[in-house]
Amino acid sequence: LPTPPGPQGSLISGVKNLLPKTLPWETYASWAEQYHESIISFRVYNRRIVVLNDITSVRDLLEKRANIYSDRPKSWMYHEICDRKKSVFNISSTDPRHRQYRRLLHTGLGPLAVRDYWPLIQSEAETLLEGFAKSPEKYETHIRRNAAAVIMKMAFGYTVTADDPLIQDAEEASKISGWAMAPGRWLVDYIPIIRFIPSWFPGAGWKKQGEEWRVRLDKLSGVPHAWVKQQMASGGYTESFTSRHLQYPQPGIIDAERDDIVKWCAGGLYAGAADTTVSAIISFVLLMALHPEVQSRIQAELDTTVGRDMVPHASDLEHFPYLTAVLKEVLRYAPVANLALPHKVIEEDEYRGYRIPKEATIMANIWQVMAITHDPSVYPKPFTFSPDRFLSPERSSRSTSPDVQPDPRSFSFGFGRRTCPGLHFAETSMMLTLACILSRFDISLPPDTAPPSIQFTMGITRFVTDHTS
Ligand code: HEM
Repeated sequence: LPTPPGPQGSLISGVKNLLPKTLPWETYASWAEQYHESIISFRVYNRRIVVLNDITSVRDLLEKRANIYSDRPKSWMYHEICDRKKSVFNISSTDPRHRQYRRLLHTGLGPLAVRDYWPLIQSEAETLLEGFAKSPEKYETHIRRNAAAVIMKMAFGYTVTADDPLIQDAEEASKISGWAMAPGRWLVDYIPIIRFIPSWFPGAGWKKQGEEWRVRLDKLSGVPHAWVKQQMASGGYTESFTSRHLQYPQPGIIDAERDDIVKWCAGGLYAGAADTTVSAIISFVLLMALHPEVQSRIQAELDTTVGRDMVPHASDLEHFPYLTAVLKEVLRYAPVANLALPHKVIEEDEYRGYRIPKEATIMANIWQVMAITHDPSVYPKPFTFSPDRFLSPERSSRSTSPDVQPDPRSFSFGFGRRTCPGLHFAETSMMLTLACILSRFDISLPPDTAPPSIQFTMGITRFVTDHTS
């Protein structure tokens, strides 16, 4: 069987030189249009990459055949030379640790466990409101601080300060990881045999760089874990994901394997949570400035349910159907991760008459017009921001959409055995934060400002930007 259609490129490097540096999802969607097929594929050196541009193929492969489609593509530079193959994001689905990580993350971040974190989310939301009151123009800084504070408290019981050293470490680690995983940057990712070249060999500067990054990343990821253990040993510590799981099965006894598993899982939380929730909350703030009518409806819902001048509580969240619809629409309209994260298939497979080769990288194009969240056949008027599309007619007499449209949370958070384990935590913390913000503030454009046009930044996590600022 043929592989799915797509550009051929050159004999050796395939389409490497055709790969866009910006907006790759747009290029993938335009290739889908050009080849009249929503599943396309191309080659970069020896790697086959398959892009799924429609919701059915994403569900059929990444969800229904998750047993073979949940691995991660290998980055030799990052996984081997920097030694990050055990991180939650990178661990192979065939490694027994993957299951152990998922189980631990599910226990520690599932709907029941999230209730334990309500007070900390609540108290950080109130700190955010104080920040907004003092310096509303720095709203973005306050939102970033809030996300970092919530996750560091949740993962490690650690309270962040201004210019916090642990946050600086985490940011440095995420920058290094971005460089080391940059697609197409390292030849070793395509010709893995060169990984055996010694770092002193002329021209092997990349290897020396990778080895330096390995030492640095190892140090950076060990700091918060060591801090929790030190606090636990001293007796005065704040309960956290790490402390809870280190106590299992018996307080005080920490077996080395368990210790390592907890370290990697907690280490993944900052990476998973910090930028993603910030992206969604910033999108929300800008969209509220552009849609005052939506904002007033949320405030009316808060007033009716919680009462005027009262700060909402996590237990109120289930009574906010309109705010829930708004959050769904924010995730659809401004998806946090346009291409989610790449998966890898571990066996050769066949789909719609095509051969999907073993080890192919599989990407879900979550965003583009041809694709999921902006597909007009799935979401009528996809470029209109309209939370009503998620309200059933009986819930809202003002609903204009004939049917409730698919919940974007089913693809915003990824797929199969790699689905975001932080989904429940993210939802609770975002909902509560948004409710608290609108219970105290009106969001508007500065007076006499023309509405900005909406643009998005690049990268794995996207941010909506107001480019007039
Ligand atoms: C708006 C908020 C968030 C969004 C949109 C989001 C989205 C995603 C996506 C798309 C993936 C990749 C899934 C895949 O490969 O199929 C992912 C993975 C992950 N997320 Fe989230 N996430 C969010 C918040 C969080 C939070 C709050 C946490 C932690 C508390 C978290 C922890 C993780 C982890 C650990 C993974 C790696 C899972 C794995 O590779 O097995 N995320 N997330």
